[in-house]
Amino acid sequence: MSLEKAGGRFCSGKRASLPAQRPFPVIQKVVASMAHLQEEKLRLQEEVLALQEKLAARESEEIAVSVQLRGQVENLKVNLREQAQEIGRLRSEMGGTDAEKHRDLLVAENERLRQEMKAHEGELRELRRQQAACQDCTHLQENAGLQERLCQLQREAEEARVKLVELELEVQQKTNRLAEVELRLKDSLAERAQEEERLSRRLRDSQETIASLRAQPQQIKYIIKTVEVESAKAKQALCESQSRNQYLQEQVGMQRQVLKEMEQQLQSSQKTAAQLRAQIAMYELELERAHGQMLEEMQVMEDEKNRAIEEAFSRAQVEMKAVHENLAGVRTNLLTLQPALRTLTHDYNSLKRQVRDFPLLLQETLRSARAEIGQAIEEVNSTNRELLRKYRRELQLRKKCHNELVRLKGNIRVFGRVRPITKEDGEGPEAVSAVTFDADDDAVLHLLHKGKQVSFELDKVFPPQASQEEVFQEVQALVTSCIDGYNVCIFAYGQTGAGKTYTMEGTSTNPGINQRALQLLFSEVQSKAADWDYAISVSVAEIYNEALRDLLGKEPQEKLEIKLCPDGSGQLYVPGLTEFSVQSVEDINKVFEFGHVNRVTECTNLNEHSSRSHALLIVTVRGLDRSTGLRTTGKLNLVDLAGSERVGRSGAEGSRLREAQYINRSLSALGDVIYALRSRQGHVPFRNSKLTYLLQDSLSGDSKTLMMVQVSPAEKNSSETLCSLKFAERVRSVELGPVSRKAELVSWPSQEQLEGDLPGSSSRSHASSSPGLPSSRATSIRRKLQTSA
Ligand SMILES: Nc1ncnc2c1ncn2[C@@H]1O[C@H](COP(=O)(O)OP(=O)(O)OP(=O)(O)O)[C@@H](O)[C@H]1O
Repeated sequence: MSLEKAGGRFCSGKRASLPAQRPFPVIQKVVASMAHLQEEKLRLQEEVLALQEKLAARESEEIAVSVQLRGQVENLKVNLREQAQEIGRLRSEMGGTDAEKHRDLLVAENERLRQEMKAHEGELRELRRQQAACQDCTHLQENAGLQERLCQLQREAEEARVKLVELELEVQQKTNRLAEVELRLKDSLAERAQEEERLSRRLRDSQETIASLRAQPQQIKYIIKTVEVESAKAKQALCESQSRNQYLQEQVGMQRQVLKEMEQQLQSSQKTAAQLRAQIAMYELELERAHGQMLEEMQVMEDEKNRAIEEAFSRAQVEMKAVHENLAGVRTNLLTLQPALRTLTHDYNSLKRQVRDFPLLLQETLRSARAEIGQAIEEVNSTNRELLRKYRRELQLRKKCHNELVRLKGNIRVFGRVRPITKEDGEGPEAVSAVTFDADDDAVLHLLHKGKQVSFELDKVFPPQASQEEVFQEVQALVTSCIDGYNVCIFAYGQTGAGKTYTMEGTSTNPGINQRALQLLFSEVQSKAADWDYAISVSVAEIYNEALRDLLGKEPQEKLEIKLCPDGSGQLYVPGLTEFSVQSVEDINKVFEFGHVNRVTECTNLNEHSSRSHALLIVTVRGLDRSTGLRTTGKLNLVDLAGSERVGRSGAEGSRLREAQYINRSLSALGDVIYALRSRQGHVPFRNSKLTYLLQDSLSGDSKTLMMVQVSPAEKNSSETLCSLKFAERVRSVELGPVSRKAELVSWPSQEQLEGDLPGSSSRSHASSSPGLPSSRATSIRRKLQTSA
């Protein structure tokens, strides 16, 4: 570091004063680093040597020890042999027990020596082991490290040496050039000195000539004076003298000129010489200064070198000391590590054992955790089940309360039924279901209409998978109340093709509410047969194009009128409406078949068998309690309304269009009635249509009424579904007030009276009074019915 600094300083000094000698500081630096590297290398070599020596010394020491030990062993062997000989000798000399004692002693001595020998051999082994162990010791590693470093340093030194040679070559070239320049300078100096010498000589000559010439003119003048007085000869001489004088004067002038020039030359030469002298002096001074500086730097470098050597030496000593200390530390560490190693081994073994046992433990823990989780899940499940049970019970209770409330308020109950997607709905996105249900509440239904979900709450919602049986279970209580003398009305409402006929009539294999209601009534009547006498009669009518027609009558095309009962009860009745008394399921089937033949259905774009009329099945249950004489009359109106349809969509034309218009008009009249009832208006426009007029009893508080709103789930029908559901919600909010039971106590009747009063034989029964049917098939059915009645 200090060397570099010194070099730097030296370099900058040179730059200022001696531009021609610029490479010197670099060389100095390289030389210095080379020297430093050499020193380092030497130091390392010395260290390696010292270590090798140490190792050799140790080896020789060990060899010496082993030799010594071997010598000792040899000595002991010799001793042993001597002892054995001594024993032999003593044996031969003494004999007897003493000899034996001595022999024992010698044997013991022998044994001791043998043990000693063993101990020495053990020591020898230990030393050898240590020696072998030392092969891995830090010294050797250090030695290898140092060797490596030495190689690296040697490589670096080699590179530096090559660089130095190149630099020396360069220096040599530059020195040669300098020497040449100096030589040339010396030559030019010598030339100048000679020139100077020559010029000064000439000057001197010229001065002398001038002096001699100066001395001459007086003599010439004198000669002129003398010639004036002489003759022509003299005159010629004079002329000659004068021309000579002239010549001499010219010569003098020339000489003077030359002299002047020479004086000038001399002056300039003197000046140049002075300059050169000054320059030489300056160069000498510079050289001297550089020499001095060089000497100083050399001195500094010498000092640096010495200091570096000292430092390296002390460092090596310190390092050596540290190495020794490290060695000692390692030894002590080794000693202290042994117990730690033992405990570590112990720990490792125990850990190994634990690891070996871990999978078993884990499996065990997992098993127990799984069992615990299972138990917890079971507990949660049972709690959930319990909660669900409670929730359902609460729901039932709520429903019961609600039903009771509805009953008390006389609300129209509204059930919703969603039919499944059928092939008429088509395929693709249009046939996607737009209706979803609430898993926890069977009274809620969601409709996706134009991307928005609209929710509706009804009294009960049947999903597409609900069977006819399930639907009927929900309405059967209402049906049986008819036996107790209540008027009941169940009507199916909804868009065309939404499943109204399916719900009300069903199919032959899967009958709907109509047939199931009659079956139930029969079984109920039979179960009460011990105390009650019942008579069940049915009428089937339809409202087609605003005309009421008797589907069981002999003239089904005949228009019937709805009239007020002349008894002043305010009840409505249809004069001339055929009423068949039925006593078995077969009778019902016949009645339905007969009614079906006369019903108007058509094929529309929306439904293959669309009902073009509102169909009514009127079941009247008359009962007589034989013990009390209580007479009850219950009427069950089962109405399958014609489907509302958009004329444009159904593709109706001509008579179909007229039908559709009538249907829509009567349905809108139903809407008006519902609106008036809801808003408790004084006047309810029942008479605006045949349908509302016929349903007046059922919609004006004297009946338990249930509306089954039928819903098509197809997305393309969502607008109609929305309208139907909105209408259903409005209907649901209509309160008709509590329903009264149609029961009256009559005087104790005789058996004949009873039989005569029973509906089957009543005069109201039109079956026997209806001769003739429009078609031959109808006639045969009618005949069968009359026979059974
Ligand atoms: N719950 C259901 N399960 C199976 N099929 C059904 C269901 N509801 C309706 N359908 C079927 O849908 C089709 C249309 O039903 P349905 O004739 O009862 O409709 P609608 O409302 O009476 O029509 P319209 O008013 O035009 O008479 C029929 O083929 C019927 O079998």
